[in-house]
Amino acid sequence: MIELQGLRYRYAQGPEIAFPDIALGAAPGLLLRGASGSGKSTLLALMAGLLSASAGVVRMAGTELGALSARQRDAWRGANLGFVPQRLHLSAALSVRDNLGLPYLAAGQLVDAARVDALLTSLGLQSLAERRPHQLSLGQAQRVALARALLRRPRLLLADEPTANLDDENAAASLDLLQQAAAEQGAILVLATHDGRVAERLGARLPNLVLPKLLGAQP
Ligand SMILES: Nc1ncnc2c1ncn2[C@@H]1O[C@H](COP(=O)(O)OP(=O)(O)OP(=O)(O)O)[C@@H](O)[C@H]1O
Repeated sequence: MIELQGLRYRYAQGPEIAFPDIALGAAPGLLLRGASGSGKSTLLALMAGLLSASAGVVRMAGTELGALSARQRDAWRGANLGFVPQRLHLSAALSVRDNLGLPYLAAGQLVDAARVDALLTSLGLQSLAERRPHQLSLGQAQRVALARALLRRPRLLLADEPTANLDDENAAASLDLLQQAAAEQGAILVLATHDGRVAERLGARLPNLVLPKLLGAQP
């Protein structure tokens, strides 16, 4: 389902990062670990087809991303990927409900109001639907970002540091929710983190890929 082979990425004004090879078959997902600056966000962006590798292969759910044109990669992403970014990027001017309508509008589709409502309910957000993002706690805002990622029933759910800035209780709830949502939707979960609490909670349930420290990188 997820395969990395000889994968490298070079930043124009930065380091070249070489990633370990992996080949995961039917695993429910992957826990991507490593120190700050080791390349976790870069690897997530490569797995999402947001960056192009300088060498090697990324194969996600059967598709080799390097073989796709930029336009095909955009289409692949829209059809297969849900992304919960480190910075949530909710629109401050819109209610929670309207934020969840945006991905449909961006794709030139009618908003699937029933799907939006179902996700609001399953993530415990129904009573917050008319609020604006600044009226939410961080944990609630993360749930909105998770709902947005799940809207189009992705086969792959990628999350970047989903427990950053959350206290222990909210971090545990957020991880359980991600795992449960991925399982319910039949999505592969890839979670990048340097938070020891995540390794403690999910380390035994998902295969771990630990990225080595970059040679020459500043601590
Ligand atoms: N746009 C960029 N230009 C140059 N170098 C970059 C750029 N983005 C990241 N880097 C460098 O690439 C390396 C990997 O960064 P990345 O953000 O992938 O690490 P990370 O493991 O996700 O870190 P963190 O846990 O702190 O988010 C770091 O050394 C970083 O300084």
